Amino acid sequence: MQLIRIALTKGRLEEQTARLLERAGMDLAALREKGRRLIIPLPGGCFELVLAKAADVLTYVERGVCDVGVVGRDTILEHGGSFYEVLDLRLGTCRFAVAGLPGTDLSAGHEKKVIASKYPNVAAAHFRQRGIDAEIIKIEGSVELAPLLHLAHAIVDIVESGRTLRENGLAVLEELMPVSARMIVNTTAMKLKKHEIGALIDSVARAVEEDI
Ligand SMILES: Nc1ncnc2c1ncn2[C@@H]1O[C@H](COP(=O)(O)OP(=O)(O)OP(=O)(O)O)[C@@H](O)[C@H]1O
Ligand SMILES: O=P(O)(O)OC[C@H]1O[C@H](OP(=O)(O)OP(=O)(O)O)[C@H](O)[C@@H]1O
Repeated sequence: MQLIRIALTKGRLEEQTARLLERAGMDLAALREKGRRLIIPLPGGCFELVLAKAADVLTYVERGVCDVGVVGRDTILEHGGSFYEVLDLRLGTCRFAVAGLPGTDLSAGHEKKVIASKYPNVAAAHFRQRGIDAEIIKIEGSVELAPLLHLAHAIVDIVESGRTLRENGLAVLEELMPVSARMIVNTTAMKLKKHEIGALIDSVARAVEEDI
């Protein structure tokens, strides 16, 4: 058996991913007792978990230092990269939307529209496709502040319950696309560790299906 190193996105996706991997048959007691450790070998010597920030999961998998990764489709769309996207894990589900003050019409008027987003590439691609001239401002978080402080006409962000928008007096202006966590695989590892990675994909796919 060859070791499979799996990069998990820390934070919001971590617990849901852990529960899915447990249903797929992994013993994750070591993850639950990790403290501040970032590399967690699992018993049996088949798997090692690596805890990373979302965009870094893409980097580690693309470069082959991790074989497999779990990351949101939002991060994949924003950063791109060369790897196989093999499974929709159907967790961390939310959607990309354009949001702003209710009634904002981004196609009205001739002035350049200012759009704030944690996802500047996704935002730029959307407005380019809509034929709307937009200046994109990269914001690191709490992007809902941008229209409230009149920095931007609107934002592009992920919306789950809609609570953050609602409680800040904002509304969805346009729905873009659904987002959920994906399993990604390094292209070389997919060949060199075909048997082990194939078995992992099958067991996780079954756990996803059983949960529906
Ligand atoms: N409100 C949400 N509902 C569902 N999934 C979400 C939500 N916010 C984020 N996600 C998913 O979880 C992933 C990780 O989000 P998380 O907030 O933990 O990290 P982040 O966006 O990098 O922020 P931070 O800088 O605080 O770590 C996102 O890339 C997305 O796929
Ligand atoms: O529709 P809701 O259920 O309210 O969720 C959406 C919010 O969650 C995310 O923010 P996050 O909590 O990750 O904080 P951040 O803005 O600092 O990234 C996202 O950027 C929205 O602000």
